[in-house]
Amino acid sequence: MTSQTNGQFDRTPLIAGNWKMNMDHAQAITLLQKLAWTLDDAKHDYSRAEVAVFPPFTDLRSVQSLVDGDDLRVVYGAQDLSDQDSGAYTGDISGQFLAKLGCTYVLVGHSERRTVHGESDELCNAKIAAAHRHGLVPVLCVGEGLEVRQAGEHVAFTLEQLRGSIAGLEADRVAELVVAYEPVWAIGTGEVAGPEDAQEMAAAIRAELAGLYDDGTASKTRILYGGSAKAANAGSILKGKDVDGVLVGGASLDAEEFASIARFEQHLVTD
Ligand SMILES: O=C(CO)COP(=O)(O)O
Repeated sequence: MTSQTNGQFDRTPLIAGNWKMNMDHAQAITLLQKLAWTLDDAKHDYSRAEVAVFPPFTDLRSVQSLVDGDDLRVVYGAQDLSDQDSGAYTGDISGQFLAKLGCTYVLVGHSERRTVHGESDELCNAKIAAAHRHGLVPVLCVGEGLEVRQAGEHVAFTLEQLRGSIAGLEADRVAELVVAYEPVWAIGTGEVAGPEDAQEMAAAIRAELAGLYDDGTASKTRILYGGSAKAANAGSILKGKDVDGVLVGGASLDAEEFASIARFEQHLVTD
């Protein structure tokens, strides 16, 4: 993704919907059709905000057929991938299969993978490498739990996850990487980190990347916020100059609400 100037944005904003374990393949078609129609009706300019959905694995073939058949501009990705490419890994999904299904992106290290499935930074690092082997752009999720936040350790904790997950990555990979800051205490709880919290962490992530690489590389990486994002708060969240989009869970299951988030410029809060 090349960086471009979109009004106040230095990078093309990414509005991403993580459907989690919701929507079977038939429901996925209905939701995606409605999303595309709603965006079309609103004359959404995809060059001003890229729109991506992350359905369950079993929906991806149907999503691919719809996107290809109807020439949709919405892009899509998977919610996880294996760090291996093929072999005796029952239940796992290779990045190769995802690439063949037309995925652009893949989530890596979502907090539900880290907490429910015990995924480590080391494994995320290997999954990022696997994504790259198959031409997928990883969306690396990082973020702290409530206790860490209350102890005031959230920046240090999140940056450690970041460093561990991207260790050894080349600069051009970092430039195209998407990092999603998702404070665990704000996921699915209705608690939203304030716009200042989102900007604070996005700036810290960018500064960390600038230290590890250089400003030119760090200024290209897109950094998203996730955690109870919805149309009513997207405008203020996206006001942060280092915040380049949102990773939306629950609200992405409602086509009109998600389309409204994608059209966040209508709700941009200006001083
Ligand atoms: O985990 C999330 C997106 O990946 C956020 O989920 P909610 O928007 O439902 O809080």
